[in-house]
Amino acid sequence: MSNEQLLSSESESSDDQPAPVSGADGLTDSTDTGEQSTTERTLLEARDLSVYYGEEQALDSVDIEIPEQQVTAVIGPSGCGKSTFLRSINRMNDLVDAAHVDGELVFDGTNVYADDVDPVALRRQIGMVFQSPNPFPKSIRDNVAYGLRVQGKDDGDVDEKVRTALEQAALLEEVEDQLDSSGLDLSGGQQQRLCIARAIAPDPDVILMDEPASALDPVATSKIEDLIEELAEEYTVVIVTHNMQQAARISDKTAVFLTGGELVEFDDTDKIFENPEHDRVEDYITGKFG
Ligand SMILES: Nc1ncnc2c1ncn2[C@@H]1O[C@H](COP(=O)(O)OP(=O)(O)OP(=O)(O)O)[C@@H](O)[C@H]1O
Repeated sequence: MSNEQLLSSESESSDDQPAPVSGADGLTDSTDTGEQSTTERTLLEARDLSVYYGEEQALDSVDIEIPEQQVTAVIGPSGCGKSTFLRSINRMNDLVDAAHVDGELVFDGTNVYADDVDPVALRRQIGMVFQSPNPFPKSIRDNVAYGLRVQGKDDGDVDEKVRTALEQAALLEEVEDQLDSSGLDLSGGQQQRLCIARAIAPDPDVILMDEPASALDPVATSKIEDLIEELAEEYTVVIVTHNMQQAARISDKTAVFLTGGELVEFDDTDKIFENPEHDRVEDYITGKFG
């Protein structure tokens, strides 16, 4: 990935370039805090990030450093700003007229809210999977190929890229013989894995997931959870979940938001669930609040 990719949505004549990879060279200058170790590099950083819908403040001066190639869970009671935070990472809030953002969201050295950043290009680097599976009314193959097409990467080996994405999404084995059937004919869990395949086909750096398993049964949920852990070997995953057991099971880091869009605590998941610093977080984790 390069800064230039964020600045232009049209300059995708990148056939001669390797696929975007995390940890891109040349982007570390502005994020070089001197504290990033070789094992844990910050890929996303919110600096004093506030989001408003009209007069209402949904996120309150959030500071957070999200490490690369790990699963970061975002938890907290309903209405505390979890989805708003997630959507602020790839500027999905731009699509809400009343939304207004203060502060910075730095992605690999670039403030995504800088005037010259193209949100469409940004969303190619930071993909998203939503709560309800939302495949297009197209074939399985075309669903996955869609992301490649939009990015101008639908060259000769689309089929191979489609198969690779389906394999990464742990779906290939189940659909190998029906790639031309409608994505809508799959089960809910399969549809969600299809949406994950669609999100990873263009090879983003980050995958944002907004309660990706909340509409699924326990078996399908378990498959998605296994998949998320595997995806973190290659991608940086940020997942909003209402399910604290799920956060505890699959995430490396956990961010706890509480009422008013305040990020109260962010730490290793084990620490958050076993020995949180803040009483309010403990109350929330133990069910006394929220
Ligand atoms: N499009 C919008 N327009 C106006 N207000 C909004 C919009 N989206 C969210 N809000 C408000 O912003 C606050 C935070 O909402 P958000 O959806 O981010 O919370 P959440 O923690 O994800 O909630 P939930 O767990 O219920 O999904 C809430 O008060 C909500 O009503």
